[in-house]
Amino acid sequence: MVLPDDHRRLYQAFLDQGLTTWLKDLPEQLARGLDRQRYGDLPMWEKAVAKLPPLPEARTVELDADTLSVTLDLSASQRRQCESLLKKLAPWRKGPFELGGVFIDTEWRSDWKWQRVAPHLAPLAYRKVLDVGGGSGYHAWRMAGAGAAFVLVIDPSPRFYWQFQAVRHFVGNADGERTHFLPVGIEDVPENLGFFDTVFSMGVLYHRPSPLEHLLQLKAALTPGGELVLETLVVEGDEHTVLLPGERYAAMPNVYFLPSSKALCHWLERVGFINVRVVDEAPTTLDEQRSTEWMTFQSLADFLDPNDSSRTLEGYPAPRRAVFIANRPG
Ligand SMILES: Nc1ncnc2c1ncn2[C@@H]1O[C@H](C[S@+](CC[C@H]([NH3+])C(=O)[O-])CC(=O)[O-])[C@@H](O)[C@H]1O
Repeated sequence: MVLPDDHRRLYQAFLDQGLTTWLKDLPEQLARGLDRQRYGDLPMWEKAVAKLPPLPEARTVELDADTLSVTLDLSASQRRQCESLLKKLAPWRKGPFELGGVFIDTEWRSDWKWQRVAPHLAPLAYRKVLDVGGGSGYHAWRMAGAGAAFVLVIDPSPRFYWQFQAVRHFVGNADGERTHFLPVGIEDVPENLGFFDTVFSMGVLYHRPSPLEHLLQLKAALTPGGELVLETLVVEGDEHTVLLPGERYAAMPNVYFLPSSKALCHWLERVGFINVRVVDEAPTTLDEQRSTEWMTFQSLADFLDPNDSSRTLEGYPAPRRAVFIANRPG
């Protein structure tokens, strides 16, 4: 069997990291995560990435910048070809990227989230990092740009897998070798892994029907003493305040628990984290999440009450997000 390059790199990275218990699950996890029967558009995404032109070795890669950029000498027709292939992977939600002169203006200014998170992190240099629900991989590249030794994104969306592979094609081997994407969910991480120095879970907790179980899974993936970085939707209130919305919250299905930041600190302590702290809390602005040429569907402005932007369409408090840092005891 001939393995595609992206799979081979993933296997090799797991071997190099000594992740041998997980390695044996990879063939089944990759087959399931990229199952053409389940995801009808998958062959189109795969083809779009395969058709990206081979790129010259000479390139300038800036991973540690708000717009993740790869500067290359491309002809105007190559640039147009890249733009139309990258558009086939739309909607692009997490970014921004500038790849070979093509600016991908994503729905989210993910750089703003990174600016809120980054100053509070234990330095990422030489760390092994897991980004749970990492979307297109934008934040993972920022983590690699901050010097992490090994960054693994897990996200069950095959579209985001192919967006990641498209960006990886531009980033190239020299800067790309430390960052990987496995198309699975947190529930597919082997139990009691105890491996990662830093685990990020950003924008995922409110999608989990059992939030304490999610926190326990994150803790189990961390090495003793490792750092959890948790970002999620919160509401205002005391340590007993939690909102469980109805079928939809800001038009999103599958939204479960929105605690106050005090309540979430309490949950983190109850499941055994230490050094729990809130490092940022702020409402999400209409400039941070909006429709663009690369995400043409409705966005936050359409999901708020047109007469009162402090409320969602359903009458709940408008999105407000907080960042938490905590440690697994050593
Ligand atoms: N079971 C699961 N396990 C892991 N990931 C999941 C699961 N279910 C859904 N996801 C993934 O979790 C991500 C949530 S977005 C956050 C992106 C980034 N982190 C950000 O902070 O901008 C939400 C937001 O827009 O904030 C999506 O990419 C899902 O595919």
